[in-house]
Amino acid sequence: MSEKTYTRQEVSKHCSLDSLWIIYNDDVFDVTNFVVEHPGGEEVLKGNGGKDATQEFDDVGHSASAIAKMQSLRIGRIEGAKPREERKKEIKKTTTTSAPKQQESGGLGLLKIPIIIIVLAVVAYFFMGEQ
Ligand code: HEM
Repeated sequence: MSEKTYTRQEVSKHCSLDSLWIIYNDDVFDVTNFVVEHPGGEEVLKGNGGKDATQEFDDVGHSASAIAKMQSLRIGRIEGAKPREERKKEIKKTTTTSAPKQQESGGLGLLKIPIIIIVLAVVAYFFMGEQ
């Protein structure tokens, strides 16, 4: 299903209480009717009206229910941005590839520790036997 797209310039016109839009991660949200309900107050939404508020929204550390509420206010996305499904996949890809790869550090991982202890014990046994 194709969704509505907007340019950033178009969104920037919706910066008043009559029509207030914000951009978050290339998605466009109409927060006009939400302004009065916003637990964080009107001012912060007005201050970000017509703008990309991705950083500001994340900085607050909004709850999962805030993010869910946000989805109900979504009206489309920024022109040229990849469709949501593709972006989600990319986020997943980058998070998995940036995860620490423990197995690459020699291949033995945590097995190294008991092996070292056994080797040391055998060496100590022979060393003490010679005395
Ligand atoms: C559609 C967009 C937004 C929605 C649905 C939304 C929703 C909410 C909700 C539900 C809360 C209550 C606390 C929580 O559940 O996290 C909250 C708090 C807050 N929001 Fe938003 N918000 C939006 C955009 C923004 C933006 C753009 C800012 C800009 C800075 C902002 C700033 C704040 C602040 C400062 C609080 C108060 C945090 C606190 O008292 O600890 N919000 N928002």
